Amino acid sequence: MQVPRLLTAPPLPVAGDAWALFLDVDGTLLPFQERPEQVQVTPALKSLLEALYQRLDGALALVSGRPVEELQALFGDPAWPLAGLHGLQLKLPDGRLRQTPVKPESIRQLRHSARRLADDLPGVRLEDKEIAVALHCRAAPARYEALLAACEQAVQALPGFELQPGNLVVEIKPSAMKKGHAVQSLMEVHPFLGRRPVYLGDDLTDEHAFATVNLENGITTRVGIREPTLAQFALRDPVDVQAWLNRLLDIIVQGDPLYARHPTGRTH
Ligand SMILES: O=P(O)(O)OC[C@H]1O[C@H](O[C@H]2O[C@H](CO)[C@@H](O)[C@H](O)[C@H]2O)[C@H](O)[C@@H](O)[C@@H]1O
Repeated sequence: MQVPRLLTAPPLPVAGDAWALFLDVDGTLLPFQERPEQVQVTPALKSLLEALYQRLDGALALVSGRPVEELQALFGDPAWPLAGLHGLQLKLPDGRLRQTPVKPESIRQLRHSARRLADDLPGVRLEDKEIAVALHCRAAPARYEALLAACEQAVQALPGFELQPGNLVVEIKPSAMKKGHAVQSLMEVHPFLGRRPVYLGDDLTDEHAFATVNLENGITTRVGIREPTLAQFALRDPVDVQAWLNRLLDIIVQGDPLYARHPTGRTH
């Protein structure tokens, strides 16, 4: 049995630090809900992220398994860069959208295969994400092992695709991109370039980003208790994440008297 390591909360920046913040969405910023469409972004979270985005000079990005379009709808069409579908889609700081191309025939095969998997396993729900699929079993958690085995079998007949297991979900996605690649791409451009990457995430898909960020002398934080992990620090849940982000904002603001004039109206 894996013995959980005692990881402490991530540090906060000190004077002179220039951070770039990368945030996973489900399980990190937002608590899990029974169904993907039930999650909500509170006005407090939205304005906290907006204030951090401003104070970090734009070096804040969401890195999610959800499609970019869905992230835009959830967070109210933010200006922040967004990595969707585990990095297969990337909305860059200048607003351009980069998407990994997938042949229509491959997508047709993927959908056909995923539909059959969902039909064969009662309690499993299919989420169609156009070039990737997620097979959810939150309503029937006991089905997880059977679902994983069936997906492992199915993906063998889907060249160019790979499995991405997650929290009561198994996804099948083009193997071309992972979250760490998206982080790397953003770190190469302004305003991320030259900053220290700081990444918060909860799931297996975030481990790839943890590896990338660790190599860049960054700070990695696992949300929850999943083990093993490459993360250096931990926070308990999205409530703790939001509290930590608020402290981070306070620290950044205290070092910058101009913040008193910031449109969010907060004064420090
Ligand atoms: O990378 P993330 O932002 O963490 O996205 C991962 C997947 O999150 C969503 O599924 C998860 O959250 C749902 C809502 O709480 C929950 O019902 C489901 O059981 C979780 O697996 C989303 O639906 C997927 O498309 C994302 O890939």
